[in-house]
Amino acid sequence: MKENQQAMVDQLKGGLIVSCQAKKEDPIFLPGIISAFAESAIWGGAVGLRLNTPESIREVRPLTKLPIIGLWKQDSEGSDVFITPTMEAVRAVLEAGADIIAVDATDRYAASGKKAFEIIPQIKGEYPDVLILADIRNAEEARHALQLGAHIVAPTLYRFGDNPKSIDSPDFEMLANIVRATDGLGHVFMEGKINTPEEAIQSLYLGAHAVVVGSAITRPHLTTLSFTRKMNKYDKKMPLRY
Ligand SMILES: CC(=O)N[C@H](C=O)[C@@H](O)[C@H](O)[C@H](O)COP(=O)(O)O
Repeated sequence: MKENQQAMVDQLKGGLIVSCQAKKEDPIFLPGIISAFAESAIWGGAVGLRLNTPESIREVRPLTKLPIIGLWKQDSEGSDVFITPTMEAVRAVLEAGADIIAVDATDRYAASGKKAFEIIPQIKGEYPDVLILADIRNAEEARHALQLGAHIVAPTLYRFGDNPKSIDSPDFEMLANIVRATDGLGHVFMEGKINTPEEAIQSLYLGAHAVVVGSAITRPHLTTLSFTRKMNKYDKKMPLRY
């Protein structure tokens, strides 16, 4: 890893990265909401931010020098790959001011007909100085992504694997397996359904370099649901993708 890349990764060590995203259908999808989330995260001591869409990145970039992990979710016909699935999306995210590019690096087909992980060497060819965060589903994909040249992996997509243990709580055994399988190859961030500070600490204990939290902080309807679901004796089922 280059010196400036290492410095940025070091800056994130042991810290909380807040994913500030809102879906169009969310009640809180209002003008300025992403900046408000970002400012709140900064006030609260986050070491970095994870932002979806070039628009959100452009909005938040002037507010902070903290590392921004950028992505662009795009649904495409005939493919389940949706996190920054094309080089056009990568370019737009980086031009908007992201420091780290997050991409789907799973062993699944993108709409282009190529495997999702094939985007890693393409990014390295065009942006040799940019840090690449590979969003993957399991230890095998994590190892492969780092071997291809990604710098960081996160099990962001663990819920989209075969028979996920849970779709609304983190898979710590998977995290431990990823840490073991990638020893010496790169860094592991924990991401996906971290709902409490204790779970964040547990992730660090298991070897995560940093922890990304989204829904528990920035999607109040889901935070509400986490209370009501338990208070209603788990009567409500949570949908897979939200
Ligand atoms: C799977 C997917 O689309 N993940 C997205 C990736 O950017 C976001 O919707 C999540 O909020 C983020 O990964 C943080 O995870 P959680 O919200 O579980 O703390």
